Amino acid sequence: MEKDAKIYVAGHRGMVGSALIRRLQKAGFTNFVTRTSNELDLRDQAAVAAFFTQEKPEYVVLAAAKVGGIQANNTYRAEFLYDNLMIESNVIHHSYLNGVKKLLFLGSSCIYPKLAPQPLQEDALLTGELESTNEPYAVAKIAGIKLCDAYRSQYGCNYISAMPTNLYGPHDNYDLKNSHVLPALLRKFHEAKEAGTPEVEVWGTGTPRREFLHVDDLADACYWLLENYNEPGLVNIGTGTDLSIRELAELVQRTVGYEGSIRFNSDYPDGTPRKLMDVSKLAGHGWAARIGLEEGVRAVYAGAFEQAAAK
Ligand SMILES: NC(=O)C1=CN([C@@H]2O[C@H](COP(=O)(O)OP(=O)(O)OC[C@H]3O[C@@H](n4cnc5c(N)ncnc54)[C@H](OP(=O)(O)O)[C@@H]3O)[C@@H](O)[C@H]2O)C=CC1
Ligand SMILES: C[C@H]1O[C@H](OP(=O)(O)OP(=O)(O)OC[C@H]2O[C@@H](n3cnc4c(=O)[nH]c(N)nc43)[C@H](O)[C@@H]2O)[C@@H](O)[C@@H](O)C1=O
Repeated sequence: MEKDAKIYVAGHRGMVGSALIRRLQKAGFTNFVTRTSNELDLRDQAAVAAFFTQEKPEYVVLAAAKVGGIQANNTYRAEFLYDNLMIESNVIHHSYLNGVKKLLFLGSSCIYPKLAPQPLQEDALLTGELESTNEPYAVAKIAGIKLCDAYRSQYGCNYISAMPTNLYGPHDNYDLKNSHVLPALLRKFHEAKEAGTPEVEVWGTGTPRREFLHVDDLADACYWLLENYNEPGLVNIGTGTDLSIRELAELVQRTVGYEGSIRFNSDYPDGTPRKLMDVSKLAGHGWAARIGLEEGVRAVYAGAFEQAAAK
């Protein structure tokens, strides 16, 4: 990409979009187009059409989406399907109509079947039943991948799809009901320590396994893809290692310095038993994650809670 290329980062205030902007700025890019969801609702086809005609971005990163943890996905099922289908359809179609040179679509590891062989290889897509708690979101994300591939094969558009594993980092969502597990646990353990509460409730059985990637590593991989990767289909982005939710809770407990106990509440769903990414495709190109989980969680905790408390 030319250093003065006009790049539209959809979702620039989110955890992923903001990390992408930081990474692109570090590489010397300056010409960004951004809109908040209040300024441009990407579900609105007429508004998206007007925006693309006016701004004519050369590159598009689609990091705007309705996003949330297991409970949000399971509760707001219609919104996760409708919003994401509309956002993807509008942004991808109007990128095509306006001659965007390259588009990067962000999916998620939840597109793979619930019981797919581990680690999850890219060709496991559409080989089995999805996990029910996030089926609407997964169906929308699969549609996004297929849109990119269909616009490539019919119109020759260079649209690529990246599938990140579970992410964490600056600008994460800390809402206790709607967030993902890692920010939720950081907040729960932090508040329990501050209040002297004797135990912290962790959802589910603690046995599901998850892989966590720092969003700065994700942004680095996305930048590499934008510069170097022009293939149909999908590319996994992860660390290639996972841990159980129990082990994650213990890691957060240590990081926060909480001395009470952990209680698992199996009234909450576990979701997918395991979703470890096979990262050999990107590794084959020499890309690997750099930020270890302990180190990443320590940095995020310091940024989100300790510094906030010191203010
Ligand atoms: N977080 C994770 O663990 C993972 C995320 N991903 C993917 O990465 C991408 C980004 O996720 P993440 O950064 O975590 O999510 P965030 O919730 O942090 O950010 C999402 C962004 O999308 C924008 N947005 C949502 N709805 C609309 C809309 N109707 N119109 C315009 N903009 C909208 C929001 O804009 P505004 O702030 O202006 O309201 C927000 O900035 C998503 O595609 C997600 O599926 C994939 C795997 C894991
Ligand atoms: C990124 C990915 O994120 C979602 O999938 P998920 O990985 O299941 O999401 P999660 O982070 O919310 O939970 C991971 C595990 O952790 C357990 N868990 C314990 N205690 C808390 C807790 O306090 N909050 C949450 N949210 N989970 C908890 C929880 O029960 C589950 O077993 C998809 O819907 C989809 O959106 C997607 O793509």
